[in-house]
Amino acid sequence: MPDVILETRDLTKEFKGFTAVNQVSLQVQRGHIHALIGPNGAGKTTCFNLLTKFLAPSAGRILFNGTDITALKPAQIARMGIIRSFQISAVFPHLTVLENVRIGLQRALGTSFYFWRSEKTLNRLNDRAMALLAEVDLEQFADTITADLPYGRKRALEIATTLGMEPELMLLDEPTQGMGHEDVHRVTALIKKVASGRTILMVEHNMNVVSGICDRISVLQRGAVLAEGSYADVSRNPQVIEAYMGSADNNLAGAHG
Ligand SMILES: Nc1ncnc2c1ncn2[C@@H]1O[C@H](COP(=O)(O)OP(=O)(O)OP(=O)(O)O)[C@@H](O)[C@H]1O
Repeated sequence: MPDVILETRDLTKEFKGFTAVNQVSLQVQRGHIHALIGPNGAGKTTCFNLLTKFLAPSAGRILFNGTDITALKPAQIARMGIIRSFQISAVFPHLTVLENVRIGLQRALGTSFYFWRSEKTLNRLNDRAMALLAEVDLEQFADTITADLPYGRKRALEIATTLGMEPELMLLDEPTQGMGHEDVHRVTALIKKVASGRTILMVEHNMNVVSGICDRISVLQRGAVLAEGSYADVSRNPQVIEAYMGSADNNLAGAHG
């Protein structure tokens, strides 16, 4: 197995003449938690959407374990083990937490309705779903209606559903967005835990999260990679500091406190 699990070569996305992602070449190491950061409008979301195949690149290539996946569709890369964390809108709010994880598993297995309705299959799926809930510390919420879950716990459910698809590479889009301090702490610890034996690439604004758990960080600015390295390295880089100072999103400094 190569050490680099995901690589982009000169990845570029233009929107009607505007270059949102400009010749980005990334290398994500196997086993790492890798963050994509940058001030507002830097191109993080666009880059993420290219990697998850929600957008087609204007130029450049994407390789997963050395295989060119540039032309593949989201479902095809999911089968290869690249799983994007599902937004919570993808779950059924009126079903229980356990039922949602079970449905996620059933989808991943691709089993037919009649097959998974059999009691034996259902019990097996229930056992696996409970194990996944235990992994994200949601066991005590198994019978809770999903709509009633506290916000931070919904992200944990999202991660459990993602784990059910047995990701080799997990892609997380701002996993702590909109959370209070306590939830940020819990979800950060959870990401660290589930990263064991996997690789995680995430877009994240919260520098406390990035500095706490990420092995490597790529900083984007105006669509291009400005700097790359450990948090200690990039947070000291004068160009990175300047990029954040010149932006309304100057929370890079906040992480030092
Ligand atoms: N569909 C689109 N059509 C035209 N321009 C777009 C489109 N999507 C993004 N852009 C532009 O590309 C640039 C990068 O946007 P993107 O959302 O990728 O940045 P970001 O780093 O994720 O920002 P934020 O931190 O604010 O979410 C922005 O100037 C944005 O206006």
